[in-house]
Amino acid sequence: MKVRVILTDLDGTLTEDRGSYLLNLEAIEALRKAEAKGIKVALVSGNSYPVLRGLYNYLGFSGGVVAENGCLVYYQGNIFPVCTPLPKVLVEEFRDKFKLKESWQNEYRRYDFGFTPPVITDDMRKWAEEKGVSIQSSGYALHISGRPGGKGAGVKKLLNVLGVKSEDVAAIGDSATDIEMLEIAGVRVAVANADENLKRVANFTLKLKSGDGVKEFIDSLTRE
Ligand SMILES: O=C(O)COP(=O)(O)O
Ligand SMILES: [Mg+2]
Repeated sequence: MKVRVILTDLDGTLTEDRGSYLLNLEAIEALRKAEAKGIKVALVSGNSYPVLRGLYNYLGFSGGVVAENGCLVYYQGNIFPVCTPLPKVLVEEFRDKFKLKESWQNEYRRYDFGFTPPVITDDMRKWAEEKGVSIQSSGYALHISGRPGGKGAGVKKLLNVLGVKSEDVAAIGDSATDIEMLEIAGVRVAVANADENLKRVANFTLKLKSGDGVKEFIDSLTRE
């Protein structure tokens, strides 16, 4: 099996540590090396499209972007919506009902919206069920979106657009919102400090945390 595409999460995976917003520059260097060897790198994250598209351009990756926690896919100039748009009134109702803080990125989103603190309560799940809304937490942020929601839906769309088989794809992440992405990929990688429930679906758990783990993985891949 030859890895042709690497799907990487951002927060907690390409950063110095979970909870950090500092990019691990050795991880970026390693991903650049993978791209130079013809392996396409895609960003798959709960962050908004403008944030991810900017990063994607400046990092020089070519595998595409899955933004808004799976609800928006970008590849070679084309944007593919994956989820039902959420009406602003519903976003505001959720925010006010559960007294949450909106992510600053919400004004740049259409399908999936971020809030803190990143804790899902039973009442929130009940509300989401009643409203037909998807709800997930990455540990960085709480996400509500139109259906289907989740990185799995976006990753399936991206792989279809790329025309690659899932067995030729590696996915690497740190949190529960990455489970769906790993379940699709042939090579399923968790960084050392990942959520336990992500490690359970991974077929490799790295020795090193977050971005250091990404470098460890890429080195193993490009050494072969
Ligand atoms: O936006 C978030 O919840 C965290 O983003 P991530 O998917 O890059 O970890
Ligand atoms: Mg993450």
